[in-house]
Amino acid sequence: MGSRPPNLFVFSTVDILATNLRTYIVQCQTMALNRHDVFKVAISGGSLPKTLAKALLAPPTSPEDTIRFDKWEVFFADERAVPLDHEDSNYRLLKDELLDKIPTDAGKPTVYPIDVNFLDDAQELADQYEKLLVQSFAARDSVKLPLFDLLLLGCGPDGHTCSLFPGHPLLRETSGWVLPIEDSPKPPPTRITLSLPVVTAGLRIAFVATGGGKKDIMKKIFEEGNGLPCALVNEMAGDRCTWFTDSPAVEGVAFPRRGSL
Ligand SMILES: O=C1O[C@H](COP(=O)(O)O)[C@@H](O)[C@H](O)[C@H]1O
Repeated sequence: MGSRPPNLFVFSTVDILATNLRTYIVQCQTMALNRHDVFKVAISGGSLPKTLAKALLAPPTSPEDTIRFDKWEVFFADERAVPLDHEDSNYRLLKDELLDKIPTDAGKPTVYPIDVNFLDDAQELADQYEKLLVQSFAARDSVKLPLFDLLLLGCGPDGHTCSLFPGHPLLRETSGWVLPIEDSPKPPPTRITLSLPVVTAGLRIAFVATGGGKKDIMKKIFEEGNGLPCALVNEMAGDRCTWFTDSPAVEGVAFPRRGSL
């Protein structure tokens, strides 16, 4: 359990949110580079990559504000079992919104997509992705969980995050790092996802939730919890977890903290 509550920031516009998200990411990047000279990040799909691109593609305001893409290792917090050029692919989304737009002189991140040779077998697709994590985070036997420097997550209008859906048995999974799901309530049905223990072990976890379509679920997450996946992350990660929201997403939610980091 996190000892202190998650941070919840609300900004008046997505542009201001993006500026603050960048500041936060740079802080996480600095901590990671000081620790192990690499920045290991897991990224969700959905509406997040567009806001992330706004944050990361802006020109640096100082040398300290530089995004060291050459030091980034990018993993997918969840992925759909589709080819990498499919319109449902989270890889394709991130590529279109961000990766292809990184200026050449900014350095290229190392990106770890799913192995499309296993699209027909969700368990094997998840196992193969878990193997990638094992290789990247050292042998599985010697580490209990992969510790991402930062997870950048979205929040679905039903309170799901990654491909962890409300009430789904995957939420009770305690041993796997990467899990298959073949009955996702949101299409496409077959996906893989980081497990809740992996998500909540992250050194920093940032949620980005924008727009009025999120306000009902934000109220439920912050005022009721109710075992919603996003609320479970809040409970388990505590103040390692920070929410970046805009005003419409938290209208009517009790006690959002306004301002910058
Ligand atoms: O299906 C998914 O949805 C969530 C939330 O997406 P959003 O568009 O409501 O922000 C996303 O975080 C996840 O990666 C994706 O696979």
